[in-house]
Amino acid sequence: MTQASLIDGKAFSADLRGRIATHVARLKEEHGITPGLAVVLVGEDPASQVYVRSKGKQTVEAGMASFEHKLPADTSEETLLAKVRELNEDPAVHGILVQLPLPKHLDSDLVINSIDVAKDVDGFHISNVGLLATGQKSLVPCTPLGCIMMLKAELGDLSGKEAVVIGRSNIVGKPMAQLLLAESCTVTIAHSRTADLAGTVRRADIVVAAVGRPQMVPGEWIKPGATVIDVGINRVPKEDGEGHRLVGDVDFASAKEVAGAITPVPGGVGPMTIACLLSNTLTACCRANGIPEPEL
Ligand SMILES: Nc1nc(=O)c2c([nH]1)NC[C@@H]1CN(c3ccc(C(=O)N[C@@H](CCC(=O)O)C(=O)O)cc3)C=[N+]21
Repeated sequence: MTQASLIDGKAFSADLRGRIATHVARLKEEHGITPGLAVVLVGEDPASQVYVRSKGKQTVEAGMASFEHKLPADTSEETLLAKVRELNEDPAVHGILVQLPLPKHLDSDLVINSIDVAKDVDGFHISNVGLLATGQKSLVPCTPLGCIMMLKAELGDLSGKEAVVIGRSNIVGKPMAQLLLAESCTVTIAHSRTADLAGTVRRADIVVAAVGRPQMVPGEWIKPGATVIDVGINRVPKEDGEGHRLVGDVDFASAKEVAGAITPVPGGVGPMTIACLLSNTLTACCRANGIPEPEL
């Protein structure tokens, strides 16, 4: 049997970051403006720290300004809201990201909704969610945006395709479904209570797996030739007991025997998420300054 082609998110994102860097350089030259991204991290989750560091590095590599704000795990809601307010008012900051999940004593909805809508580069603010759902200009969540870019590069026109999104989170599943719908796919959102998950996934021309359960989608659920986007990034112990490795929500080994194309983990959706964060920051900066936004 022929093997699925690999959708190389690492190469795709490097390319996108290159185009972003070109536009950032032009913004500086022609307008004297440097796009700025502020990341707020509360607490010391090691995985979050790694991720925030790589975001900061890639932000600087694209020619943008990176502002990192690390607050202790016991930060009060009042202090965090004051920090967001300060960033909302800072003209050097065009994008604000508050790393999730927040410690349990903080109301993440309240915090996210206190971010200036125009600086909400995660696209999680209720106003951006509503704008996306009604087809108006918004800032689109980075992970779903990256998935759509890869799908369009792989398949071209998506209209009329059967798309199944597994997972109904606010950060991936729901916005992913909105974007697929906007591309005129027939969209199903499946989740833990879906009666016949295997049968539902088997109908799909496009499968987006975003549940956070290691290798839960086996190849036998995949329709031959389907395009599989694996959003999961799960750390599992290595077979030999030494350290850990990253696996997706899809069982890659069996799925690649059936799918037409598939994203790997790592090197698939993850790098695209960060590139889209930079893209959203550039977009927010252009909008804030009345400069036409680049087609990326
Ligand atoms: N407000 C907010 N916005 C986010 O976008 C957000 C967040 N909070 N909280 C945490 C999650 C996680 N996330 C990742 C993005 C890229 C990789 C990534 O690039 N992963 C590499 C592997 C990295 C490794 O080796 O650990 C890959 O898939 O190839 C991972 C994880 C964004 N998140």
